[in-house]
Amino acid sequence: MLRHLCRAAQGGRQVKAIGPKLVIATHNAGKLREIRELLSPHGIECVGAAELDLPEPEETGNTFIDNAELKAREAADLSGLPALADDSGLSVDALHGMPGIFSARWAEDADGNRDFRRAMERVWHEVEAAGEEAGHDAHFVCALSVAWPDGSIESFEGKVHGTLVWPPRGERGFGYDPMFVANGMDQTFAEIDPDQKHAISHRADAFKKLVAALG
Ligand SMILES: O=P(O)(O)OP(=O)(O)OP(=O)(O)OC[C@H]1O[C@@H](n2cnc3c(O)ncnc32)[C@H](O)[C@@H]1O
Ligand SMILES: [Mg+2]
Repeated sequence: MLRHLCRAAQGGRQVKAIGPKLVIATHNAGKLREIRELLSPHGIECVGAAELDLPEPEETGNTFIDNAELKAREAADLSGLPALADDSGLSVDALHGMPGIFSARWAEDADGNRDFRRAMERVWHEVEAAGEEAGHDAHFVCALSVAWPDGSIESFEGKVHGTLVWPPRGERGFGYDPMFVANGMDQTFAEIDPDQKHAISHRADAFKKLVAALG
């Protein structure tokens, strides 16, 4: 049970509980919903960054883990509570891993408003421009970081591989879900039941590693 989750007491390291209250350091409602669903079997009280009026830090890192750590660190420092952050994105083989850590930024206009239909059109347009031989393979990546107020931090990364499809299909999920079909499935992440996404997603994969290490 994550409620009693303790960091491994190795070599005299202090044993530290994650709960009972955990700040979810995201301003993305879709992510927050998925993280709550993934944590619900563990009986942790989750409080969203927006509920605490925490600011959205600038994502200056060069990797998913760098950005997850800076978001978790800032939320733990400001709230005085353990904080979990998620940095994630879509990595497209034909685009040499882009949009990657820029997945949210590809959806933003000059005023910072997000439009994922436009971002998906850009991805598909660039995939087509890369030529048929470049293929349509892609994967989602999710880095999860838990930061404690005393300065310690743990990070985990998960992935799910699949194929991009066009046109986008489905109303569920968020972000790039309508154009992503996981390997072994026929429907996009926006068409399948949320429980099916939670069984195989990059976020679920990262959570499995987090629970294995800390649970
Ligand atoms: O930084 P926070 O506040 O957590 O929220 P964000 O939306 O800005 O999140 P990121 O910086 O991690 O950007 C990742 C983007 O990648 C996309 N993404 C991540 N996970 C996804 C998923 O499960 N399905 C579809 N798109 C996803 C989605 O569009 C996100 O906005
Ligand atoms: Mg972000």
